[in-house]
Parts: sequence; C-alpha cells; structure tokens
Amino acid sequence: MIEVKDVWKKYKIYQDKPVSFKERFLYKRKGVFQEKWVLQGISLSIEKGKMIGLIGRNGSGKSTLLKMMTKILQPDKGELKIIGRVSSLLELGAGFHMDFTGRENIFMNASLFGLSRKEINSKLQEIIRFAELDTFIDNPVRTYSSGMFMRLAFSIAIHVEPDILLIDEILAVGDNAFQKKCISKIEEFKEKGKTIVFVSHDNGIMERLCDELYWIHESKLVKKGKPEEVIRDYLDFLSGSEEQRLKNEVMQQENQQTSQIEVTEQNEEVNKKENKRWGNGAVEITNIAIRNPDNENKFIFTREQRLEVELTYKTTNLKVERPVFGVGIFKMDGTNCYGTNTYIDKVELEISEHGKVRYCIESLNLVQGDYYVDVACHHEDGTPYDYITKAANFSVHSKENDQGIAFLPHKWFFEKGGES
Ligand SMILES: Nc1ncnc2c1ncn2[C@@H]1O[C@H](COP(=O)(O)OP(=O)(O)OP(=O)(O)O)[C@@H](O)[C@H]1O
Repeated sequence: MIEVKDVWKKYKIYQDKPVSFKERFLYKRKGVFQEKWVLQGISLSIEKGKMIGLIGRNGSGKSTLLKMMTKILQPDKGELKIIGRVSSLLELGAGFHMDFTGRENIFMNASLFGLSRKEINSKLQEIIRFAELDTFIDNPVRTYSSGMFMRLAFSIAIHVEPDILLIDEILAVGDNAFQKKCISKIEEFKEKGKTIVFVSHDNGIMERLCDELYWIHESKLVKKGKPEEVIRDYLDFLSGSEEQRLKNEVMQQENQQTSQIEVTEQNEEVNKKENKRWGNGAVEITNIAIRNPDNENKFIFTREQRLEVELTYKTTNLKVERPVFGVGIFKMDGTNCYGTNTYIDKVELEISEHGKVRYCIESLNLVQGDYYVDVACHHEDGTPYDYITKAANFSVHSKENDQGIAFLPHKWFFEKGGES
C-alpha cells in the first residue's frame, strides 16, 4: 500500500531571514542559508491493513515523512509509492475557510478528498455528531474555539472513507473524552482493514494499537520491528540520554552551589518557596546521592525499582540533640508525594561525628514524571540543623499511562447479570 524507497529530504535553514527586498537581493547572492538533511535514506514498506507507528524524539523527521506520504512535500532523492485514497490528520483544518460556516467547510473540505455532494450529504449528520458541534455547525468557523475547530477537521478527515489514514499526534486534539473517541475510531478503521500510519509520543497507545513500529533518530531509521521491542530499545536510549542530561544539570548545580548552610531567621514556609538551604549547622549534610539497586548513582527509574537516597553528614562542634533525618519527595509542580523521617518511623538513630544515612524505598510506585527530593536533619522539635530543598532530582519512566502520583496496587472484577 505504501512503499518508501531510500527517501532523502532536506530543508533550507535560514540563519537570518531577509525581510526587505534589498536584504533578499543581498542575501541571495551570499546564500545565507544552510541545507539540513532531515530524512536520510528512509525505506519502509507498509502492507494493506497494517497499522504502523513512527516514534522518535522531537525533530527526528517523523512529520516530514508523513507529509511526504500526503504529497504535501516531495522527496529530494528516492521514491514514494502510495496506492489508494489518503486522508491525513496532519495540519488539521488547513483547508478551512474562516468566514464559512462549519457546514460549508464540511462540503468544501470533503470534496477536496474527492467525495461527491451526494456522498457528503449522506455523511453530513455523522460528521457533525462526531465533532459534537450540533448547535454551532451553522456559525462561521472563526467563532469556534480551537478544540471545536480541531474536532471538526478530525471528524471530516475520518469520514471520507480513506484507504490510508495518516495520523500525527491526534492525541493533542480535544479533551480526554474526545481523545478516547478518536482512539476507538482508529480501532474501528483497523478492524475494517484500512492502512494506518500513526505518529505519537504516547508509547502505551503505540504499543497497543500498532502492528509494527519504526524508530527514527536524527533523520535515519534506526530500528523497526515489534512494538514492545522497539519501544524497549527506544526507552533505554531515552533513559541513557536523559541520564546524561540530568547528570550535567547536577554537575552545573554543584558548581554553582555554595556548600554553606544559610543560618536564617525566616520561617520554614518562606524558605521552602525560595528553594534554599537553611539550619543552624550543627549537622551538615555533605553529600546526597540517589542510587539504584546496583548501587549506581542514577536519575532514571522504572516504577517497580528500588530507590535509595544516601545522605552523608558530619557534625560540627555545636550541640546535637535528638536528631531526626527526613526525606520528602515532590513532583516538579511542588505536589508533596511522600515524606517521612526517622522520628515518624520510630527509628532509633545514633549519630556520630560523621556518617551516612540511607533511606531505601523497595518499590518506587510513583507514576511517570519528574520528581525532586528535599532532605533534612533537624531536632525532634523541628529546629533545623540542615534543611536542603530540591537537593536532588530523579525521573520515573513507564510505559503505562496511569495518572496522579502513586501507583495503587489494584485489580478489576467483572460480574455478569445481577440486579439492574
Ligand atoms: N519547513 C521547514 N523548514 C526548515 N526546517 C524544517 C521545516 N519543517 C521541519 N523542519 C526541521 O526538520 C526537522 C524534522 O522535523 P519534523 O517536524 O519532521 O520532526 P518530528 O520528528 O515530526 O518532530 P516532532 O515530534 O516535534 O513533531 C526538524 O529539525 C525541524 O526543525
């Protein structure tokens, strides 16, 4: 159905776009653009009735490849063969006329896909119903919200009976309920034996829906195969590069940070907001490490993994009475996920001149996202010895799409019949 043979595509990247005629004239002669290959030697072959997915980081070339399949763009080298009517969910609503009503746009847009007036009339109610626009359909589309606009464009594109459907990040369209409707429509398409090429950053959906995945990295195809295998390698790769990014960030922070504890009179809440370190310094936390089960310093974890926060401390010549060590885990927006300390946990604590305290979470159980850690040593009555906010970061990667903060172990049960 789709045959892509050794396709190459380049864009001109203008360093300084000329604005006036004079500049255009001058720059033209100097040639102030660079050519960038955004697709290099891509080959793939998609059989009828298959749903394939393209994954890869931002800017890797996925949308460019899709645009070539719609013929919006032509390759610079190589060949693309497509058999059948293509409907694309890229650049949704690109052909809409703002002053025309939703209904008029349905007729114009659907006719671009080759549908006759009669065919459009027979699908009209279904298009309007799917787009959830009943009372607005005779208003000009310029009065639509962005969600309404997208829903209408999406609805037209899927009702034109295409043989091939190209979908780019539709999950960004509309609210949750509408997204669910889109997914079930895609599943319906699949069942009808249509060919689908799907681009999404939602790996869970990609794995569930696609028969095969292609991973594009920096303009090249690096892997194709079963969704779970390609996603596993892709996530490993992402973890590796994010690990490096976080490491660099931490190194930068360490370079900037003065290791001095700031002795301050302000109250705790103010300090927390200002992302500070404070306390009287009787105990000083000299190092914070986040470790994985292999005892390596790590920043990326999976949900089930063991995470350990290791605090190295030393005492100074100030008196340390009834010390308590605590750790708090927060989402990046400040949501408190979990916090405890040795006093709450009723742990006997013996403090020496210097030493280490290790806080181990056997199974992390947090949902996918970025987190930071506050650490502290204080007196049982709350007087801080050393309190460090945002002392360390880590991320949780997961293929699951569950929402919220923590994974709550659960099961589903179903019963047939019974009282209604
Ligand atoms: N019209 C254009 N002119 C110049 N460069 C472009 C143009 N369109 C895209 N690019 C560049 O081509 C590269 C590939 O872009 P493309 O949109 O295909 O990537 P993508 O994998 O779809 O990314 P995303 O996941 O962010 O949608 C990027 O570096 C992008 O900046």
